[in-house]
Amino acid sequence: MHINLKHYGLDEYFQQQANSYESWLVARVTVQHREVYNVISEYGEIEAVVSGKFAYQAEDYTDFPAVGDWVMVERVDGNYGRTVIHKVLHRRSALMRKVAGAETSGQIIAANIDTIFICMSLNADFNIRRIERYLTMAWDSMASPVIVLTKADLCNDLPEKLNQIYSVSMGVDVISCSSENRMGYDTIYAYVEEGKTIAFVGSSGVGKSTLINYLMEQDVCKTNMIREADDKGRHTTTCRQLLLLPKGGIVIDTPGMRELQIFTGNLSKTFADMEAIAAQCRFSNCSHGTEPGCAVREAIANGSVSEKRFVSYQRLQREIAYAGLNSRQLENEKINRMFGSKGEMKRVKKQFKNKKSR
Ligand SMILES: Nc1nc2c(ncn2[C@@H]2O[C@H](COP(=O)(O)OP(=O)(O)OP(=O)(O)O)[C@@H](O)[C@H]2O)c(=O)[nH]1
Ligand SMILES: [Zn+2]
Repeated sequence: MHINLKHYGLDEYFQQQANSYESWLVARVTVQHREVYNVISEYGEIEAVVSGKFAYQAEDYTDFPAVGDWVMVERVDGNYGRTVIHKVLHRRSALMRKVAGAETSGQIIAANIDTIFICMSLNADFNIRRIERYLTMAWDSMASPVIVLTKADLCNDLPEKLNQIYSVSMGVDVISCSSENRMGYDTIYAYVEEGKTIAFVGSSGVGKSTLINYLMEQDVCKTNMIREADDKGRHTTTCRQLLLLPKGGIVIDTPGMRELQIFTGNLSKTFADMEAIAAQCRFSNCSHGTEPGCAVREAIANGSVSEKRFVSYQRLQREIAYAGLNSRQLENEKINRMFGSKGEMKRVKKQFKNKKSR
C-alpha cells in the first residue's frame, strides 16, 4: 500500500523537518484514544504509542501528540502491531483548552489546522460575546478563523444580526448558511483545498455535523468507523477524527473540538480597536477605572465603543490571567508550540544552515 501523504497535508514545512530524522517514518495522527493513537504513514494506518523516552521527557500535556500532529515513528513491516512515536514535529498551529480541574496546564485539542470555522446558529445560539471568545482562541491557535452563521432559515432579522457580527469580526470572513436550501455552502466549499486542514468549532447543536456530512458527501460517523484494539486489547469501533474530503482537503473533528474553554487567547487581534484606544490613555498601566485621562472611558462616554464590548474585553483579560500565564509566559508558550522548545528551535536552525552549506 502506498499512500500519498500530500493528500493528508504533508508539505515542505513538515517534510523538511522530517528529513532530519532519516531512520524514522513521517506519519500524521488521525485518532487519539487515551494513550493509543492511530497514525497514517505512506504504508497505511496503524496504531501507535509514544516511546518511554518521549513520555519521560514530556513536560506537560502539550508535548504529547494530538490529532493532526505530524510525528516521526519507527518503521514497521506490514500494517499490523503497534508502532512507536519518537517525535512530534513542530506545529504550525495548535488549538488548546484548559485541562479539567484547577491545573493551569493546557491540552492540545487538535494541531496543524489551517482554517477554523467558528459556527454559531442565527437563532437560539446567537451571542456576540461567544464569537469574541472563539475568535480570540482561534487567533491564538495560529489557524485562520472564518465565521459561519448557521440556520439562516430560522432567522428573520439577518441584516441586523450581520451588522452585530461585523462590529466584532474585524475583517474575518463571515458566511451565513442554511441546510434547508444549502445557501452559503458553496462559499464554505471555496475554503476547502487539497492538502489543507479545516475544523469546525461551536456549541452543541449549531450544525457542525450537518456541514461536515455535507462536505464528506456522506454520514461521517456511519461510514468511517474503524475497528481496533483499545488499551486493554479489546476490540472496539471508533470514529476517525481526521478525514480526507472526497474532493481534496482534510477535516479534523474530535470530541474535544465540540466544546472549548478558553486557555490562552490573543486579545490584541480580536480587540485591536480596544487596544488602540487604550494606548491613548494618559497612564500606560491604566485600568480604565477612575484614572484621569482615560481614553477608553471617554470612548464609551461618547459612544464610539460599546460598554458591552469593553466589559467582554475585560472579562477575557481576566480569564487569561486566571489561566495562570503572564504575557511573557504566553510568548514562551507560543515559541514552544511552534518550535517544540527554544533548544529545538536552535537545533532546527542549525540543521537548516548545514543543509544549505553542503
Ligand atoms: N433549520 C435548520 N436546522 C439545521 C441547520 N443545520 C443543522 N440543523 C439541525 O440542527 C440539529 C443539530 O445539528 P448538528 O449538525 O447535529 O449539530 P452539531 O453542531 O454537530 O451538534 P453536536 O454534535 O452536539 O456538537 C440537527 O437536527 C440538524 O438537522 C440549518 O441550517 N437549518
Ligand atoms: Zn484607560
